[in-house]
Amino acid sequence: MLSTAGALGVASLVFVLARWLLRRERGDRILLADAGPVAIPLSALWPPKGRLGDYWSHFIPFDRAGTTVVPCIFPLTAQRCIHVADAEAMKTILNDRHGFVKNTKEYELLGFFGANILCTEGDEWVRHRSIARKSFGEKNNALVWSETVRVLDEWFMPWDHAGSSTTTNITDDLRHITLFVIASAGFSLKLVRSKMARPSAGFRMPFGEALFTAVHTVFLRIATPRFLYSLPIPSLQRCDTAYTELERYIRQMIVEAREGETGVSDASEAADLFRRLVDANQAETGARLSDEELAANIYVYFVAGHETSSHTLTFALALLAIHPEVQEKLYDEVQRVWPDLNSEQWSSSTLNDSTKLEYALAVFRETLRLFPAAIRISRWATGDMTIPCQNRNAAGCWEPGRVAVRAGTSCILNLHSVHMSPLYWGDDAAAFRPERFLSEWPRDAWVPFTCGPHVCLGQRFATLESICVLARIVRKYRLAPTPEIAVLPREQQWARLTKWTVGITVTPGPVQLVLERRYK
Ligand code: HEM
Repeated sequence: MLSTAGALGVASLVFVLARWLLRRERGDRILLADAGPVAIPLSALWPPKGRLGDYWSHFIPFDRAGTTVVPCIFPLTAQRCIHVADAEAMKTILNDRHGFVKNTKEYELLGFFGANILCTEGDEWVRHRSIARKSFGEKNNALVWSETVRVLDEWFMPWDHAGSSTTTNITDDLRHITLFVIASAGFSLKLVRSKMARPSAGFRMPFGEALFTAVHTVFLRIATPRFLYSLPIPSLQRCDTAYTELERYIRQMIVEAREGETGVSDASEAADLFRRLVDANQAETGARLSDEELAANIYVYFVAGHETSSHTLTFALALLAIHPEVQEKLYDEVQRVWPDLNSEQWSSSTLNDSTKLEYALAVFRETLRLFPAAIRISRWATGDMTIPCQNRNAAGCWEPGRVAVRAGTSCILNLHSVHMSPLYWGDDAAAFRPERFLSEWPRDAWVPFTCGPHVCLGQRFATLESICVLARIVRKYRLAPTPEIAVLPREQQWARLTKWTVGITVTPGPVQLVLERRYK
């Protein structure tokens, strides 16, 4: 007798086969046009060992398939899709806003507070983007730099008094540091380490705590049905309070800013993302954002702007600890920029210093190449078209081709696979070598912020914040793995310190590092 699971399995197999055959009947299949149909070995779609997700985030399946665009069918839905690990194809797709649209369903988890720039498409997205982009600009960049300097100085303080070396969980440190920076450069809110003040009058949780809890319980929030929040389960009640209070805080701030109650007391307030967003919305003559939409965008700035930077920096510091020769090179650079830690130049560093930190920028870019916050994103093809690809010919050489994409195909853009491709980055694509960014490098094959009309609005924000953090930490401390990891070969240190899982973004595990003070 067939079990229920077996019967369901057979039924879905029949369903998938039927849809597949029907599509073949209609000639509705994906062909690699110039090269003629390329026979892709089915075995290339599955990893010889290990997890399917890990396998598709590298270039290996594309190499085994002999093409940079691999057509697939999702097994359960029989949905047509293509896996893309081709820089030119990605550029084509990401630049064609009407031909390839975002699947907004994938961003629903960021839509708790309403429609926002990340979870909309079409005209609605244009409205969000045109107002949101005005909040990012040089004034805000200067604020990002000065606030990162301030937050780091406060964060270092206990370490400075803790003896010549400290062992710390940098994953956790960076979560706080980046949250404090976005709170400050985003809202002119000066959060401090020691549990950030009491709740404001009429609120049940301080703003900082509500924000921190909401950002870090986002999956719990999605996974838990609403009725469970009425049960006496402390973790759920805390998550519920955080979301409710955060929304109330943001709404109140918008109302106050609109009514001019808070006033703009200093230049930094005028430059923060929130004030610039509200002002841009007020000034807009066309369709404005509602209060709900403003609040939803603010929430996105927090989530998009906090997790991504904090995780990237954790990987960067771990990589520097594993590669002391890279760290020393970075130290040489920052020592030249800030020779004296007692000088005004160090304590009041300005955005101008960022232009002198070329190697720090290369370290940041190389980290994002190896650990992009989003390993893949997707788009839907709205019509039939062709896109570029590369295919391996009978002589084993890669040559340009084109692939036909039918309307309704889901295009999975494997950002990480492009970053790991030897076609662009050479045979040492898997190695940490920031020097590759110091001379000519394949710009189209570096897409951690994507490109085209949906390109990340916070790219400059994140870049400035990150090089400031890297440079200033390395100026003061020598980073090293903890003794039990330091004795392992480099590959094992790498495996232990850069382990990741996929959350909202690529998420590192808890990384402990030893920080040895470089100054007396
Ligand atoms: C290392 C840091 C960051 C990385 C790797 C990153 C990556 C990305 C990526 C890949 C997208 C495109 C998503 C898609 O099209 O599906 C995106 C969009 C976006 N990011 Fe970032 N991001 C970072 C930091 C930030 C920061 C600091 C902010 C704001 C303060 C921010 C705000 C946004 C916004 C508003 C969008 C939506 C753009 C649109 O759809 O028009 N990001 N980011």
